[in-house]
Amino acid sequence: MEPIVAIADLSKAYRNNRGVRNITLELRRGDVYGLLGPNGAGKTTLLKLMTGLIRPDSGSIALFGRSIGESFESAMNKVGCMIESADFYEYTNAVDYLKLVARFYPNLRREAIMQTLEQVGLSPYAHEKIKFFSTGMKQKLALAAAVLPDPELVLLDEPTNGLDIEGIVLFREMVRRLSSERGITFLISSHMIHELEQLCNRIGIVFGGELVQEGEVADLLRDGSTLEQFYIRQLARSKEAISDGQLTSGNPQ
Ligand SMILES: Nc1ncnc2c1ncn2[C@@H]1O[C@H](COP(=O)(O)OP(=O)(O)OP(=O)(O)O)[C@@H](O)[C@H]1O
Repeated sequence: MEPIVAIADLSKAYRNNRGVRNITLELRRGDVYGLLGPNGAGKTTLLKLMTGLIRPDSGSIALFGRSIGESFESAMNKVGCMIESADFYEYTNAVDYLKLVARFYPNLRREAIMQTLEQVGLSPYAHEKIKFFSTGMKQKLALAAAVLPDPELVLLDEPTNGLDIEGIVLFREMVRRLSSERGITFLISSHMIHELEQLCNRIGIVFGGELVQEGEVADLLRDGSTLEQFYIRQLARSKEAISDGQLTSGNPQ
């Protein structure tokens, strides 16, 4: 089966020489893939590259078999994303904001907006101006916008940042439901390691701009470690590899 995401040898260096290097990664349909890594490791950069927000120096990215360099629109057609904090038209309300998003998707069902607001726990505030939303409420709205168009692939950067406990539980339930009922593929970058352990079937660890470890969670944790223990061990190994000169960290960690 053709991978939903196929990234090959992807590199991007910012002017300060940080970024990502030689990333090769495939996601299969139905994967819930967790991207872990310390601050500044390169996770957001990878997601920005995948959505065409920045261009790679080298390497390739194909979504649904379409190169985002060559056929951007058809590659992005079935993708929902939430990358860094969303900018809203603060004077609109939540429903009107989602209506704006919906204009790009002519086939969207009319009920989808209220249903999605319900799913993220925002329906009581549907007609309230975004200007008066808290950080977590804005995060929920950004999440609603990402899943509204019924995408087949959803890319989420720190989706639970600023969410309250109920919001985190709703988020987890939403990902599980969309994944099991509709087979939606997720790539989720997060520092919430316990969340990722519960949600993901596969994880990748980015360190110093490189994907230093990745695989099925069940295989990686076969020795009974928690994902947190595994992650901390892997970071220590990567740091050692840098001091031994086996790994050259592009990004300071
Ligand atoms: N526009 C930019 N110009 C220069 N350097 C940048 C730029 N954006 C990111 N970087 C650098 O690239 C590296 C990777 O940043 P990135 O935002 O991808 O990390 P991250 O893994 O998402 O971090 P965090 O967990 O803190 O969100 C960092 O060292 C960062 O300082």
